[in-house]
Amino acid sequence: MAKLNFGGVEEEVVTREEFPLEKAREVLGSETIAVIGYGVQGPGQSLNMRDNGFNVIVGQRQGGKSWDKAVADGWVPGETLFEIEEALEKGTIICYLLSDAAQIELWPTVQKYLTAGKSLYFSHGFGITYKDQTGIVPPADVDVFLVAPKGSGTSLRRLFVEGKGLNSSFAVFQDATGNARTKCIAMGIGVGSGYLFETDFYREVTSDLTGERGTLMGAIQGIFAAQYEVLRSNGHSPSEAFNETVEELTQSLMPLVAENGMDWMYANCSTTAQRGALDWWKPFRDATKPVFEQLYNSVKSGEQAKISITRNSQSDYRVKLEEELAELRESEMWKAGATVRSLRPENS
Ligand SMILES: NC(=O)c1ccc[n+]([C@@H]2O[C@H](COP(=O)([O-])OP(=O)(O)OC[C@H]3O[C@@H](n4cnc5c(N)ncnc54)[C@H](O)[C@@H]3O)[C@@H](O)[C@H]2O)c1
Ligand SMILES: CC(C)(O)[C@@H](O)C(=O)O
Ligand SMILES: [Mg+2]
Ligand SMILES: [Mg+2]
Repeated sequence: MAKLNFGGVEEEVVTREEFPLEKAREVLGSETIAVIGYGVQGPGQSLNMRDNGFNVIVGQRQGGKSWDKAVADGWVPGETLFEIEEALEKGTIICYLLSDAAQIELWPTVQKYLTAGKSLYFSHGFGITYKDQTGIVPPADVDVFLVAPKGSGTSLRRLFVEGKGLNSSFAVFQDATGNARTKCIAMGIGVGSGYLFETDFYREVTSDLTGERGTLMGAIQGIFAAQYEVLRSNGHSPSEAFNETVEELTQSLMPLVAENGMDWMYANCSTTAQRGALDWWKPFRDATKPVFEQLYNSVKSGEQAKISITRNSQSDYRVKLEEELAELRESEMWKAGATVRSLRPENS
């Protein structure tokens, strides 16, 4: 572990320099890594591990879109692509990458194949933390750990192909073999992480559910919608409102934040903009902080898990989600966005 200073707080983290890919290959050399589920994380993690030289197979229900995608990605039926039960039987590290709701349904099947000495791998602390709601309680003689990439599986793959990496958290829930931690870190390196920071299953799930409902996905759409609506109701055109709310942020300013931090982005804007932003960020923080507190409490109490399980276990959950996504897509703001994207020089 490398000890680094994060804003005045010392943290021990794992870097790719101290735990190189060769070491990860050594640690996992005799393992058969079975990636169960080929949705979003499944493809990213399995392809990265395959390209990194690990022995990987995929388990997926035959006949659907995910199976066809796996075949298109080069997984070979009967050789590296199997029905879920066959992959569970062959795998020594079971990567449980079904949706969190589907993990509940398949758990009785997975359990049958978790023989002594195998490893159970997650990318979320959900199933284990909310065991009262999920029923996921692994047998005592298997290693249980997680690596949670901090981003979409789509980005995990894209960044890997570009020679970059997404940071991930890692956590060991159960160490039956005495080797769980090393295997966990090796998996983190294998899936293409940038650096790895340690957590536990509870903190992983509470931070992750907060982040995606908050600034990463929920809050950002909320704040976009609020500003767009105010601009439109004051007579600004869709072009003006969308560019001033979204396009400038994603195309110009966020890349600057990503590169060198918020103050540097500010410093690359006018002094007029800096004055205003420095005056207004605190009122925005103060206005939204109670909502973030409410959100965190709802996560902590298990309420958010309950909603997610109940809603995503319904037989028509995909149709319902798609209807709500369509509502976003069909809103004036995002329809305006589609036109704006089509006008980017690289798209015309
Ligand atoms: N989506 C992400 O980028 C992301 C990022 C970090 C962590 N995670 C975590 O990784 C795990 C996998 O998430 P995901 O978003 O890749 O999952 P997903 O929703 O894309 O689903 C994965 C697979 O589950 C299969 N599936 C769904 N219901 C099933 C059932 N009843 N029986 C068998 N198979 C079924 C689907 O065919 C699909 O291939 C979750 O724990 C999630 O929280 C996801
Ligand atoms: C990609 C996210 C939002 O970070 C992940 O947590 C998820 O659930 O998909
Ligand atoms: Mg999540
Ligand atoms: Mg996340």
